[in-house]
Amino acid sequence: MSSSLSAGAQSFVPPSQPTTSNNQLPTSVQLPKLEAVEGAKRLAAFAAVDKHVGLKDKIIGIGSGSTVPYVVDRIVAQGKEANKERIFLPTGFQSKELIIKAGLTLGDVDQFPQLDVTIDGADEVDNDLHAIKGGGACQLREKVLAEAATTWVIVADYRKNSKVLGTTWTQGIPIEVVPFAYATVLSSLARMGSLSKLPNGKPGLALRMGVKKAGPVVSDNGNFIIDAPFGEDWMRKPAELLKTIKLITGVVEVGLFCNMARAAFFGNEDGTVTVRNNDGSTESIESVPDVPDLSQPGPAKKAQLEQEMKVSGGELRDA
Ligand SMILES: O=C(CO)[C@H](O)[C@H](O)COP(=O)(O)O
Repeated sequence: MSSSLSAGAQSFVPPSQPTTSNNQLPTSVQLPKLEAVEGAKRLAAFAAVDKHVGLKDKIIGIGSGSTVPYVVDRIVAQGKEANKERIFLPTGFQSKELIIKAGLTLGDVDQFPQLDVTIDGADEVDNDLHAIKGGGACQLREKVLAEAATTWVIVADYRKNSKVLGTTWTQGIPIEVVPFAYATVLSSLARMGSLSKLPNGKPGLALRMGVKKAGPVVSDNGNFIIDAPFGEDWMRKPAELLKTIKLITGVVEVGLFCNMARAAFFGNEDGTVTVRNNDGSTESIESVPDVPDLSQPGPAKKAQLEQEMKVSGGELRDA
């Protein structure tokens, strides 16, 4: 879920950043100016890597979304020596590309079922570090790599920092389902009380449809995605909601990540980072060191922006 970056396009000349043999940067390209929300994502990602990706961490999970390219950029900035013996596991097609283009070593969870740390984005995080994920339809692999990691860390911008889930992410809980069973799962979710209409009048419970593709979104695992909004009574007990949905036959995975995060890092508009830990403590990082000018995305983020612009013909997808 990236923010709209279509405004403020400017000529961008890459700084003297390291490139890899398979990530050649052109000398000058048109890229949009990074907005405040992008700056916040980057601060969260950088601070999380600084704190949770140490030299001893060798098997590292890379999540999905528009925040994780900044994670990859910060990891690459740790240097060739730090990354020499590391293996990086992706949560989907997008992060696989990120890893390869950054010149990092790609592995998969069947070879490395125990990870040291996984860093991933989120659509919303509540007071107890329960999260909604799956805005990019990657929640199955994301949960496997979260569960298999000694440490799972969330990186997000300030908009995702909520008291109760469903406050800002109103479109519903992303649920991956076997295609054959989508209609029966929809019926079961409706019986559970999933809202057919959102409070703002927009459609609620629905099969997620493709954009520039006729028919439903198909996940990296060949499954469909249902978005199921629930009222506050359910959203205040996400662990119970997760268990109840997971028991519906045909459901593969639910985009509710409960009691999994070690910490969540939220970048703020004022340049600080709020860290919420699973022991209930909160920290504020006033200034993240070595952050280049906002108009200078690192190689991984830049590659993703270029890819998105190519796909959308210049308009980046909205959050
Ligand atoms: O769960 C996800 C994809 O399935 C993403 O991590 C989530 O949508 C957050 O993405 P972004 O960093 O673009 O806001």
